[in-house]
Amino acid sequence: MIEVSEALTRILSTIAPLGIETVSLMDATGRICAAPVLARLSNPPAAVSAMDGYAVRAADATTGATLRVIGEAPAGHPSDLSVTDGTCLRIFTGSAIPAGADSVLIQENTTREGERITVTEGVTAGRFIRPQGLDFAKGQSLVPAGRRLSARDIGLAAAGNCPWLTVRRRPRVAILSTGDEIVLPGEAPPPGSIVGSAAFMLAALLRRAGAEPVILPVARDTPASLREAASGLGAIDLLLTIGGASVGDYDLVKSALGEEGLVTDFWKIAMRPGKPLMFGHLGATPVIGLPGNPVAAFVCSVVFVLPALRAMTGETVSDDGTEPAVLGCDVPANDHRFDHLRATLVRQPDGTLRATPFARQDSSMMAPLAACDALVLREPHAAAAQKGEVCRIIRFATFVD
Ligand SMILES: Nc1nc2c(c(=O)[nH]1)N[C@H]1C(S)=C(S)[C@@H](COP(=O)(O)OP(=O)(O)OC[C@H]3O[C@@H](n4cnc5c(N)ncnc54)[C@H](O)[C@@H]3O)O[C@H]1N2
Ligand code: MOO
Repeated sequence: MIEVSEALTRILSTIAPLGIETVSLMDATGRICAAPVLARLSNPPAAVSAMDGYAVRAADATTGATLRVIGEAPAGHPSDLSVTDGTCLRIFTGSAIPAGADSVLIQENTTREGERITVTEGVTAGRFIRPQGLDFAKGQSLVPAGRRLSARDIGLAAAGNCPWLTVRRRPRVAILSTGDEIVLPGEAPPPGSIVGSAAFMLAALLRRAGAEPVILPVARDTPASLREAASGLGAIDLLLTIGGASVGDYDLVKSALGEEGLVTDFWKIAMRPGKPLMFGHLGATPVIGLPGNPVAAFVCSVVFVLPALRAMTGETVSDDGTEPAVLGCDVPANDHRFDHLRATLVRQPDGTLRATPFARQDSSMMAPLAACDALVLREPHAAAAQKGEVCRIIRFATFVD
């Protein structure tokens, strides 16, 4: 049995980045940027007004002064006229600043009679002008390679006049549920059967992570059925199997796939849930054999599959995805398996998060998995910890990007 950290290192050490492709801005959300997005123009391309009012020379536009309006320049219609002593040009938010002007006098600080305005409150030089390149300069790197493209990144690329973005190909992940007892959601379950929930949960998780999941037909607990599933895989980047990973007489995934050429790198890790995790290769394709208990399959996917996808897409992340919290109840000493306790989170008045693990942590239980907000991480051989002590968590969050 190997440690979780070693298992992750061994998985990641075998994974190479996928190829690149070009997508339009409309298709870029959530994709991983594969080359820096370089601004094709400066923003703003030329100096513009930040307000509705008059383009003036600050030295002229003192309180009580009167200026002649020589014309107007709505946004999108720059004027050829120059502002000279004693004159001004009517402009609007987004209008190009005309030659000669050095500031914008907002219309609220004027009174107007015909083609003349009187300044009711003077202006300082540069006021309300957005200089050329205020936001970014032509050629500047707007989005670095490795970044998951957020709505804001896509807006920035659009502002930089970049309609096409170079991104990493989406990882294609085949998901193979195994087991004679498995039926599909919606089927009439015969006696002894169980609904195969894990594949749908993992497909959703993977899709959110930017992969292209493919749910394969369920394989039966026979070598022939498992071998048939493994032999017709097509072009995929990762195979996930669910179930049949443990030591029972019908846990045949490793041996049956072995007949198809699976080379096992490791089997069994010091982790709860997730002990029977298996990793190997079928030809060049990495295979992660997930335990059948659906909570174990999910937790192993968070801990191993998501990092593997990041290695394929080159996605960079700023930290390890864990954060501190305080325990909402006592927890007992841990054994040799790295534990991942499903827990609810409450924000306390002092700003810290209080994580309270569910009393029952059975890895078959989908309801607490869906209800939990975080996994409380318990290192192998961690001592008993009391309510109020600091712990580390992986938080399941809804992000706004
Ligand atoms: N003697 C031992 N027995 C078990 C051990 C052990 O070390 N010694 N390990 C236990 C642990 S830990 C786990 S986890 C399970 C995992 O076993 P398998 O990977 O072989 O999984 P199965 O036996 O096929 O299924 C386990 C459980 O999960 C249900 N299942 C299977 N597939 C799905 C699915 N797609 N969706 C929802 N539920 C699924 C299946 O019906 C079983 O109830 O082994 C322990 N046993
Ligand atoms: O992975 Mo098993 O669920 O550790 O119980």
